[in-house]
Amino acid sequence: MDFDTGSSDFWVFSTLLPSSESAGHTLYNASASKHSSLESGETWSINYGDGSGASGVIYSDRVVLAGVTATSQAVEAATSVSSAFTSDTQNDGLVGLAFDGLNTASPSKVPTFFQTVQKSLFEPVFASALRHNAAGTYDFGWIDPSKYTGKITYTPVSNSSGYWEITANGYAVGSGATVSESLTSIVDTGTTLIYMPDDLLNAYYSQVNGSSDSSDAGGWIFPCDATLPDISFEIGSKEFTVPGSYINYSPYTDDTCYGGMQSSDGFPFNVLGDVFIKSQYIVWAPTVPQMGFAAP
Ligand SMILES: O=C(Cc1ccccc1)Nn1cnc2ccccc21
Repeated sequence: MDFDTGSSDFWVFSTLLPSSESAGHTLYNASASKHSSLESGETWSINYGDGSGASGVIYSDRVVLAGVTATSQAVEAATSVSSAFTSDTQNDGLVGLAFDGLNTASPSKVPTFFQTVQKSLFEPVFASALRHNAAGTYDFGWIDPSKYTGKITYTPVSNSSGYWEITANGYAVGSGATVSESLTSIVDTGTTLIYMPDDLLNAYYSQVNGSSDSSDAGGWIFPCDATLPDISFEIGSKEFTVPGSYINYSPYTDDTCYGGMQSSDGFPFNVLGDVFIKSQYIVWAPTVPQMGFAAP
């Protein structure tokens, strides 16, 4: 399952899909499930920022995730998924971890998995410890002191959009001075890269010899052996740093690589995606709402 702080639908690949869309996936079969019952009349349909999407019907069923049991969870069973999901055989569904506002169930919204289980947790929080080029973990209901160093810095969250939205006060490229700029950003595990305004990107990639904003590549590329500066974001009164190596996202041609930080131009907000999230231990506290950041 793809744990996704950028959406609020808990949905799964199901036996209701045509085999052309479900090939290679493990399927939820409600009719074979002991505790399932159809939520008659309820449907869902979601579109994500990259144009992918899915839709279907809704059952309630007993769900166990990470050892946490939801005795009656709204399970959104897909009857249709876009090709991006079909080809992503690493995932058989999404666990939406954002706020109510983004849930697409109709005519009545349904709770996310976390909303269903949060009252049963020791603390109403979850935490992400994702890692660069290594398996990561999520903690539900507690904060694991073995996963971070120093103090956790908390910052307020605006959840009116349904996203985990924070405002960074500025940024610094490498060891350079902090540039004050209000960066309204969603913190989104469902988005792979960091998306920031063009002025920040120009300040960053101007420090990378041979970099260019390529229309062919659809963004900033650079020689794969380039030295990439760190990028720090000022959240609250502290700097949170993404190591430069994380910005070397993927090969584009034999010797050029595609940047892990690209333009948010045209987006409704900036996005601190997985490239950022992997550099921190993050506590997600929806009842406040606030988020906490600490170095891993
Ligand atoms: O859709 C978004 C956020 C977004 C990014 C850019 C513009 C508007 C909105 N993230 N996301 C959350 N879950 C996802 C699943 C697939 C793709 C993107 C996903």
